[in-house]
Amino acid sequence: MVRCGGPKTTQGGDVGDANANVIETRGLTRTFGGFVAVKDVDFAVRKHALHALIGPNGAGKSTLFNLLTRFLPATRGTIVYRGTDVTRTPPATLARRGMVRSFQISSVFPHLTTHENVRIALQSRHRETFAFWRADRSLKHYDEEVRTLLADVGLEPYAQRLATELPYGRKRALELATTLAMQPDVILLDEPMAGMGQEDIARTAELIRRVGEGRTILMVEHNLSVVADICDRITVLRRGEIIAEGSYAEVSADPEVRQAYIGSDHD
Ligand SMILES: Nc1ncnc2c1ncn2[C@@H]1O[C@H](COP(=O)(O)OP(=O)(O)OP(=O)(O)O)[C@@H](O)[C@H]1O
Repeated sequence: MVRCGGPKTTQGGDVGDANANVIETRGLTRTFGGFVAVKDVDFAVRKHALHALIGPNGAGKSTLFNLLTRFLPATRGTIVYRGTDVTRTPPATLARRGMVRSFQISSVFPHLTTHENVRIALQSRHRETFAFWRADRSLKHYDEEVRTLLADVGLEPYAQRLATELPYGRKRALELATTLAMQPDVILLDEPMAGMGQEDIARTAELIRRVGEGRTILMVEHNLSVVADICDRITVLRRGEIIAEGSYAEVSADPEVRQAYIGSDHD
């Protein structure tokens, strides 16, 4: 296995350090019955990285992602976020601490406008109840922040459109806006390019690159040309284990990685 320029261990380290690891795992393992989907993974995501998790089908990417976002309990091992053990912390608590999982389109309210969806995300951050019936004027103080967030993701022209009417790529931009409303330091993206055509892919890749400035992003992504374009660190999984880490150039030159992809349906 190659590990190129790997992040230094900073368990408990301070994220003020540019090289600090925001997320670290130790011996992270998940079994399903007798099957080991993620096996003894020691993994780190460096502050302000745009980090991709790749690997052939069935490598364990989604399982590792679900463990990190606490959607799935670990069988063994630990997950540390900003120096604190979060192995058993609920996803909502993690989100309030700045680690937010995005691109769950189901979390968008389809029959509300783009603007209303972002406003509700802001209300949620402020722990207000979703008072749809509240007088318009009491919700107006969110307007400026909503407009800023919509501008950040290029959705200003769609502000008054119902979410359900948005083209697919724009729905994902809306999801990203509702994520940004949580003021995340770390954004976790599950296959952000899935189901998109070329034009949406190019725009979404640029959007992710832009929102990643000053933030940390970890994404599972099948589209290797997007990964090559925007990610500065790549971890390759195979059969639940890390087989390589480094820049795209480094991991794509690794014989074990090339071997892992042979016979898979990836390009
Ligand atoms: N809930 C489950 N029950 C049983 N086996 C599971 C479960 N979830 C995942 N697995 C198995 O764990 C292995 C890893 O699956 P996972 O979905 O994490 O891989 P992946 O790398 O995300 O694959 P893909 O790229 O195809 O989405 C696979 O063999 C899968 O069949």
